[in-house]
Amino acid sequence: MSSSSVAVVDYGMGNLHSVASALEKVGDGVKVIVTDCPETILGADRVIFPGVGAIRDCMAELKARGLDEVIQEVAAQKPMLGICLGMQALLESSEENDGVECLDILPGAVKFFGNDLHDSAGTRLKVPHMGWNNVAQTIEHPLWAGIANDSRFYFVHSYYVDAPEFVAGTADYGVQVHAALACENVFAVQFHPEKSGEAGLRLLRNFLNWDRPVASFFPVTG
Ligand SMILES: NC(=O)CC[C@H](N)C(=O)O
Repeated sequence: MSSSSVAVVDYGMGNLHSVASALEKVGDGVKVIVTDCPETILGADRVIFPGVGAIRDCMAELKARGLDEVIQEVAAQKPMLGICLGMQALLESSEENDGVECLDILPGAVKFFGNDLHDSAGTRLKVPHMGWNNVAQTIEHPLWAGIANDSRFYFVHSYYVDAPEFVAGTADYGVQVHAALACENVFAVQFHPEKSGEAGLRLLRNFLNWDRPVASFFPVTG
């Protein structure tokens, strides 16, 4: 692993420093490159697609840099981890900013929690969903290795992923949040592994150790 590289996609949408320093902490010699250069991203062994902010800005910044197509290519070629807004951008569309078309790499939509959210006991829940929440692992996956089921991860979001398939983890927050998705080379998480203590660092380490999966490892539906 020592000679491998990971590109952290820099498109002007935040939280790159904390992601990069967490990767350096667990990476054991992995070269961490924060970049917006398409050739560098396409040349890296694996790619992290992070993001904080609003989806309309996110899509505009990606397109302005030609990175929308780069992310599509990466998704087809090598291990990629989407984080928070980066995860949301992989879906078909988001309700944020009056509706935005996203990259359509994974099936599903990003929906608003709403202004009248309650847990099963009727207690009102604040939006954004901000803080620690348990994530139930719904499939076995190399990125969950060594992480106990129902471990807590740190979330900050007002919109949540609702996907028809490829769900790898769920969290409850008034609705069922699809907190992790997995499809072939792509793994995506709504929470912030770089802010989620040991479990989050373990997920990042697992990502850096994750070999390209064989195509048949996960079901691909047409
Ligand atoms: N923390 C964030 O950047 C949140 C991303 C997205 N705007 C949401 O609210 O779900």
